[in-house]
Amino acid sequence: MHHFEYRGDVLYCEDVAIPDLAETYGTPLYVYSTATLKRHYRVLSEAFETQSCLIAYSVKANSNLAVLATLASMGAGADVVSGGELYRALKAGIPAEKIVFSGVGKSVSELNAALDAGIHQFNVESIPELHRLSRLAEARGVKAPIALRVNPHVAAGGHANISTGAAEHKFGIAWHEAKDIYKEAMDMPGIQVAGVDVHIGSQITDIAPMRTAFEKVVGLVRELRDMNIPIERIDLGGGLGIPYRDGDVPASPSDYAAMVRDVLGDLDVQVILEPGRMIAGNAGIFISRVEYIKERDGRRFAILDAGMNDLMRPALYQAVHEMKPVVKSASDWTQTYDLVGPICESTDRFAKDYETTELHEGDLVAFMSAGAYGAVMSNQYNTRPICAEVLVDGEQHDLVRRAPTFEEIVSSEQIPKWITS
Ligand SMILES: Cc1ncc(COP(=O)(O)O)c(C=O)c1O
Ligand SMILES: N[C@@H](CCCC[NH3+])C(=O)O
Repeated sequence: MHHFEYRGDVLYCEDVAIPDLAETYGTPLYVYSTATLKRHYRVLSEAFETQSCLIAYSVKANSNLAVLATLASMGAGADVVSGGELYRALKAGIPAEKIVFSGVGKSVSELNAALDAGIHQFNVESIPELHRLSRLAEARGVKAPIALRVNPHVAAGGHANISTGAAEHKFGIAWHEAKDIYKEAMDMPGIQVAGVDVHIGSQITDIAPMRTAFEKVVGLVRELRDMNIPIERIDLGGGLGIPYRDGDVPASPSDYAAMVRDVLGDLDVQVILEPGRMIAGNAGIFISRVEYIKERDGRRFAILDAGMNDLMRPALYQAVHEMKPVVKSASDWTQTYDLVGPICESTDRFAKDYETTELHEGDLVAFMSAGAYGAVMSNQYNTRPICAEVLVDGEQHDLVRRAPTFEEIVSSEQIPKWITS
């Protein structure tokens, strides 16, 4: 459920007409709905309300400060994967006690920053990382609460490139070594063993693989407790899929919560969730304007003012974001278009053979479900400024990230003296 609906022929975000936003802020443009963000957070927290649970929003999905502050106001924690994300989460008002730190490559300075902040949990992904963390925490005279991320040999996800739980993937420690590493961790200075962590992939629409992985983890937790290793938390990662097209029906948060309760049985643990896409995905759309319609060799291209640098998911994962005209056409006459951008790459294409009502130069189009892994993965290829982001709340709207000027883009570059002298 989201708050991007037509009123008459015009697409709105909550109480704001999208053409007004395009007029005010220009295109391409990301537009986020506060009500949708809050709703998604609320649905998930209500589904887990009978359980001791920390919802650590996965900052990587959409890390805009305004999005983080909105979720912070709802009580969300954060799952961060870099020093930069830790900085953002704290800056947006998410308390350190609700922050977990994931990722395979945490640097010394990132670990130190997280130790200094006093975060809730380090999700450790390797033995060398455990040793490094132990050393750094000991030097500070503190104990780092850790969960080991296990690789359960259960992979899932909407595309091979966003699946993480198989042996071939770089994530987590080996399943068969887990108990030994926990034993080792128990004796390490600077380490407080707190939990087990798992994350098998993203855009998972079927609960079955999650259940399989979770059952393995719960089995492991019981064995660890039998070994007097005090596991008090299970971090289930993120991964819940969302509907990208009308008719998609992914597993719901309540199905997911029921599965978790069922698998946990009488096991008393804090559950940590790291939802990203589920919170932000359908809370954002991406607006672009048609620059040209070009017909050539039997194909019809709608050339947009947005490119793969703004929304990379189609080029990276062949993802199709449903496209809606911002103002519905007066006629039902449809045409087939290749929806492409201005970038000099053949992968700069949002959709091929996409059937829609007739498009014309100047028309606005909206790509739906673009709130997660959209703006955060944008880049300035072809020296196209990273585009603006707007947050809507009822009738209010404001710029939450402005596009840089060309001058700002080049301001961190310099020409060495030997070239010009
Ligand atoms: C460790 C970890 N946690 C959480 C997430 C968020 O995943 P999603 O956006 O699918 O909920 C990811 C990304 O897949 C991840 O790698
Ligand atoms: N970037 C991916 C999701 C990756 C999740 C990272 N843990 C996507 O757009 O679908």
